[in-house]
Amino acid sequence: MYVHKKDYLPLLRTYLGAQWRSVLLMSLLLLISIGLQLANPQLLQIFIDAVLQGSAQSTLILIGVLFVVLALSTQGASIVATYLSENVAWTATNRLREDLISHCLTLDMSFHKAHTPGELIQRVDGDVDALASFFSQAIIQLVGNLILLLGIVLVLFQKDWYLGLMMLGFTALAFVLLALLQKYGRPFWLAYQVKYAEFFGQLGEHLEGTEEVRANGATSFVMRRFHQFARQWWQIDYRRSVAEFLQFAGTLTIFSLGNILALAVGAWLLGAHAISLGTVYEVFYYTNLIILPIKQIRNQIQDLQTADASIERIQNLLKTRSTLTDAHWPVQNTALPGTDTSQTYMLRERYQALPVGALEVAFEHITFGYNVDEPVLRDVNFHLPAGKVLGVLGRTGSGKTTLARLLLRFYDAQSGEIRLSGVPLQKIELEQVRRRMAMVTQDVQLFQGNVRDNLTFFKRHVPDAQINAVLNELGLGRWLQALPNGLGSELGVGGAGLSAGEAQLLAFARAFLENSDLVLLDEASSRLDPATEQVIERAIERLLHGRTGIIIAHRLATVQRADYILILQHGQILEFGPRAELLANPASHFSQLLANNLQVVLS
Ligand SMILES: Nc1ncnc2c1ncn2[C@@H]1O[C@H](COP(=O)(O)OP(=O)(O)OP(=O)(O)O)[C@@H](O)[C@H]1O
Repeated sequence: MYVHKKDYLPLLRTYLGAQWRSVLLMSLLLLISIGLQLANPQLLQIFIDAVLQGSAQSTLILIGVLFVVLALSTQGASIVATYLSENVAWTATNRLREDLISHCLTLDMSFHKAHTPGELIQRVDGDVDALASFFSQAIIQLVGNLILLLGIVLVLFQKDWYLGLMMLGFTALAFVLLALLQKYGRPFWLAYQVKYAEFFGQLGEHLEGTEEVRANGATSFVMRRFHQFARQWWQIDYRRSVAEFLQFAGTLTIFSLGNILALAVGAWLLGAHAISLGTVYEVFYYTNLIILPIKQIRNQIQDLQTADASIERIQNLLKTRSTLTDAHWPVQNTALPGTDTSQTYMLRERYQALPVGALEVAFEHITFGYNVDEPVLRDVNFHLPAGKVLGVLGRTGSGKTTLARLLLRFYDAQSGEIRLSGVPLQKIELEQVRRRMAMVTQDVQLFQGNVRDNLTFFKRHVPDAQINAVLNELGLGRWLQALPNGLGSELGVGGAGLSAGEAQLLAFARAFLENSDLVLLDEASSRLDPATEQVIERAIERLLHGRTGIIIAHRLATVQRADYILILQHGQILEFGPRAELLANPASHFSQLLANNLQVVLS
């Protein structure tokens, strides 16, 4: 499906508009280089005819020098134009990449669950890459090549209309034959590309699972799979190579045909004294010169088709909006196609501010399902005063993590309302919601970067002394001292070189440094040994001081310090109340849970 030109224009205007000077200069250089390319063969013709007419040596030298100057100028113009076009393309595509990444970050979790990282990488990188030549060359060079083509045909018509006709006929024939060759080769290329993508998919999967593959003795199975795959790939690649060779040979034949035609018509016209020998050479030269624009025009039309598909996919991504009602993150680039700033400002005015200090949390009859007709939480209703700690218990799959996700507004509930200190969650700017809360989970994401950046999320203003104090408090002081560069030591990809427990301690350190008003701990100490857990327990005590806390746990010991207890069962509240009260009541589920060591109530 082709994208209408009205879809091209906003992209060109947004991303090339700021670089109009470079684009103008590029177009100018292109026109100059076309003019020079057209002039060069004329000089050769003059030179040959001058030699045949026995002109003075000084005249010949002058023509020769002029030819060299023109040839060098053509090269110079094309070097500068290439430099400019690469610059324009990189600047434009990098801006587009940035816009796409920041747009993806505003989309909610349901979008990210539905689209694999690989797919988004393809959008943000692959599709944008396909647009690079669209921005830098496709349109300008397509026009340039058409002008050059037209120029050559016109020059020849002006020499002799037989020559013009010959060139016109040859150009048309070359286009048709090249299109046929391209059509022939396309299926082989597509099959190759599909296999290529499959190969990298498989390779990625196996490399990620190396540890498991080795531990389970599955190496020979994996190698056999690769071997089978390589055999299929080889066959496909072989057919592609043959097709490619045939295309290459076909193209050469077409252009040899052009040369034969040019020489034959030239010889005939020379014999009839209609043109000079110099002109025969000029025609021969033009026939070779025309080959490049014909080839390039075909490639550029193909580039435009690829760009078409990429533009459509990019537009669709940009049109995807967060499904969270009301609040959107501030739109960074107001010129992006599909963004409506007036709406954003209107929404921002409607935001309500949160009071400072610990936050109060209220769930009012919340019902939510990842799929609308399969509720995961049903009529969840509770109130946690500011500065208090809630312990959430429940069996696997009862909806504990979902509760936290709703609070962080990764999803909106289907019915009911969540309030933070009395303000409905949907009326609070999303950035505020996330800034006022810190969450520590079982799955810690560490980034390639140094310890400092990983702990502060690249915030430079956090003093080293504060980070050191937090690490010491978490019992990571010795670990830090053992690092070669202290806080500046690099962590490998995904926190390589750290044990799972150490990584979890670093996640705690992040929460400490964020200085949030509501702390969510989701099975956060599950990977720690008992001794480390004790260190963490004391640290959590301090972390929660003066803040509201929600601790999601499987083990009862983890919720010892909670002021309130909430027990979830199949997405519904089985019990909620102050911990002391529930403890004092032997009939409460919590007391029975303690008495039976977690066996009875949650089953
Ligand atoms: N992204 C998702 N898409 C669809 N269903 C989901 C998603 N995440 C969780 N669920 C489902 O929602 C239910 C509740 O999951 P949740 O993670 O909230 O449970 P949990 O009590 O935290 O479990 P655990 O103790 O194992 O962490 C489960 O049945 C789960 O399969």
